[in-house]
Amino acid sequence: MSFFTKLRERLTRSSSKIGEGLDGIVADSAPDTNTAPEADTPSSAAAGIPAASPPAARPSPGLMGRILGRGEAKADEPRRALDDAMLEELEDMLVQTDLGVETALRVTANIAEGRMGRRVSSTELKQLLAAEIARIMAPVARPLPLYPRTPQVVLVVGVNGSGKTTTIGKLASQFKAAGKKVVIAAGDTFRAAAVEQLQVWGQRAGVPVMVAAQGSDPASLAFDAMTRAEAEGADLLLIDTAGRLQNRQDLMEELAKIVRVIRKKDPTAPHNTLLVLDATTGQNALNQVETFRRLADVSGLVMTKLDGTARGGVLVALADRFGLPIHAIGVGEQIDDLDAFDADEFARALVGI
Ligand SMILES: Nc1nc2c(ncn2[C@@H]2O[C@H](COP(=O)(O)OP(=O)(O)OP(=O)(O)O)[C@@H](O)[C@H]2O)c(=O)[nH]1
Repeated sequence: MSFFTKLRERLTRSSSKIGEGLDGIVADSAPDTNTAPEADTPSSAAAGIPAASPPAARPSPGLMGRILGRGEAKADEPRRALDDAMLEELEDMLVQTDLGVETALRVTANIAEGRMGRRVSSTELKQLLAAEIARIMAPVARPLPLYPRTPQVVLVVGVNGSGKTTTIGKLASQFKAAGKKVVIAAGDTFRAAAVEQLQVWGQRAGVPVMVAAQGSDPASLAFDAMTRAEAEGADLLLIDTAGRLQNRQDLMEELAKIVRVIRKKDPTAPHNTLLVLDATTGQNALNQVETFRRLADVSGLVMTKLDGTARGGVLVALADRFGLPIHAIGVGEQIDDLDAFDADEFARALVGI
């Protein structure tokens, strides 16, 4: 099964909330159902495609073409004239689906631009929304960069339970399968369960997992792991870290010490600091980014658990607010349930087209 198919199937809690929301908005005041769309269809305008072709013509191929080519509006679909009341409903619905107020306002304004008074169907609204979401997310859709310098040190941060361990396990497996030599350091030395779980992932992937005695200094483990990664000629060193936000000062010092120590070996390390976020936390993910940016030099995001939630829209808010690269998304607990983030696919899956 392709990752897009999986994504579409597993994002249904988010996409049905948005889809039903849009259907409801159009149905709210759609007295006549058989009005044909006006010449400049919203979908073509959304993509910046000139409305040269008649509404029934197939959209041009390519990124936007693929978005707009799906779920084409049927002639007999209910329609509603785009007015202030409708835009307000749209904005409320987007806020409820976790896009956040600022992003919801911007998206709604862009959808409205040049279209006030036009009669639009739910399908057209979905197409417009998907195009807007893809536009916001395209600049941040960047896979984890790989550098020629090895070992590339990837520090993985995030609150407990966000999916750090699982993400490290999945990344390690996937990089190993791609021919990279990987070492994992179980840097959350206080949590025996996290260490054990990493060991299980390491065994599964055939990747060594460096562990230390419970409660010992994570920085010292990171140093040892760096030494081993260098000695073994590893391409990647993935370092798990603690996620105790209850005591931010301690955590900040712990992370800073890990960084200080690995820089003794390589002044350019860590090369990436990945923040892992749990989609089910919704708007709280925005606060977590703010907090972890203060604690560590976050260079990119991974969002997990998009499968179990109707709050997937938060990823759009994150992209819009912070502009940090989104390297990967997780839609389940298996190795292949994590993949690079693709803006176009995500936008279509989120809106359900
Ligand atoms: N459904 C789903 N579950 C996930 C996903 N990613 C992780 N999980 C589950 O979320 C739970 C927490 O994940 P961990 O990887 O242990 O999270 P952590 O951040 O390392 O947390 P601690 O081990 O508590 O520090 C586990 O049961 C994972 O199997 C995902 O994309 N989808």
